[in-house]
Amino acid sequence: MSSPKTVRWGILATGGIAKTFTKDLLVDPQTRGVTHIKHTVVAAASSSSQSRAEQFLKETGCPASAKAYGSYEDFVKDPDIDIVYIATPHSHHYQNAMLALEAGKNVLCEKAFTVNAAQARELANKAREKNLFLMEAVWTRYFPLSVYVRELVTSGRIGPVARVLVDNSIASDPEAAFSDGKHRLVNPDLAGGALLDLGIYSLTWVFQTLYHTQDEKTRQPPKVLAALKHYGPTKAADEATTMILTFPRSEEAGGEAHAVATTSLRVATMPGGLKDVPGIRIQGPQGEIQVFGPAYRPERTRLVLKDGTVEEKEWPQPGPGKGSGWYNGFGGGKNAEGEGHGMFWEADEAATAVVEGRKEGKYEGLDESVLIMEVMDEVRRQGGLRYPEHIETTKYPTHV
Ligand SMILES: NC(=O)C1=CN([C@@H]2O[C@H](COP(=O)(O)OP(=O)(O)OC[C@H]3O[C@@H](n4cnc5c(N)ncnc54)[C@H](OP(=O)(O)O)[C@@H]3O)[C@@H](O)[C@H]2O)C=CC1
Ligand SMILES: O=C1OC[C@@H](O)[C@H](O)[C@H]1O
Repeated sequence: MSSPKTVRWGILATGGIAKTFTKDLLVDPQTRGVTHIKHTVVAAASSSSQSRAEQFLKETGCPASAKAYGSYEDFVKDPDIDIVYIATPHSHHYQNAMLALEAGKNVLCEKAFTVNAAQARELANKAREKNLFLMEAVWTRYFPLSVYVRELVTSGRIGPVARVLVDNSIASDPEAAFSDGKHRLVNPDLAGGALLDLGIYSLTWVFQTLYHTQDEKTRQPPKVLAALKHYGPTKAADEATTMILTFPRSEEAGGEAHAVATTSLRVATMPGGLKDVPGIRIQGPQGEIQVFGPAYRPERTRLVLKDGTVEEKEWPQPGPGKGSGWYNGFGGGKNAEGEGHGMFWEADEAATAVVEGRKEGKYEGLDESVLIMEVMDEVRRQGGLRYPEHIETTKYPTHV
């Protein structure tokens, strides 16, 4: 057996998810049975100060040799970085990812990939032109639970998927939690709102069961009908969005399929933290797959078949032990004793691709990321939600 290849990461931004991701990245991959790669962090950058980057490296337990930068521009020039992880707000992904790609770096960029499809297309073109790896960091797609669900779908056990119902909603008491309107979840200057932050996961489940699993040559984009409620205090961000998607499919493949994808900052998928609510239901003529837990980090599945079969599975995240702290955009919590957060799966995929010379993620390629951005563009068009021009633009560089 050959020794594992070490992939050298640079972390761009030092906020909440950058910390969680970096801690997961530094968990020994062997704790999840991964032996062909290792991860290390060689640099981190903060747009506010070098000392903030230093603090970040210390807090997350990065090697003492990792370099701290007080500017993204200087950071992307670091020759020791193999791949950059971008963890800024949505509004900044386009500018930051373009900066890294222009500097010749491979990129893993947080969700939502960009503000709109035009920006996503430009990034995909740039990565292809420069022969670099680029992937949207939709971590959920890389969970073993998601792999299992997609395999169940393609196995045909529930028959051709006829309908998917997904909710990803967090009752966050928005006026209390984000009263000054500056938080990235409600701030239009940061492309805030439920759709781009949480609705992307509802769409992820719809796409990974009704689109990704279909024949690449014949699958077609869905038609979309949307209702979008603006968040009162800032007006220019959505508080709740509901989408009906119609996927055209040949009669042989099961005929037209429907999906309802919902998201809200005000009501909850799991009220009071109640765990026995399947926020995700994938339905076919022979039965359905139910998925429990938040749509972004589900923990349990149930397969229910027409013949009475019921198969339940738990999907705890492996390593690193001691209930490591995690963060979810609203504050955070603790993983169960012995669990990691689960962001290492997407990191493993990105690192593996870099080592193998692949340029896209295997469970969501760039065309699919662009298509999902197109769906969100259409939802925002129907709902009358447009962000400020300086963050919708494809002009690069632009000050954000
Ligand atoms: N996969 C997941 O589970 C999660 C993903 N996310 C995604 O990660 C991204 C970041 O979210 P999160 O970590 O919660 O955000 P935070 O606000 O906690 O952090 C964002 C960081 O971006 C940098 N930044 C650069 N410019 C700005 C700016 N103008 N305003 C604010 N921050 C700026 C800052 O770091 P610095 O000053 O050091 O450069 C800041 O700390 C979003 O795209 C979000 O959707 C968020 C939560 C969970
Ligand atoms: O990606 C995310 O997943 C967890 C949510 O709580 C967070 O707001 C979002 O950005």
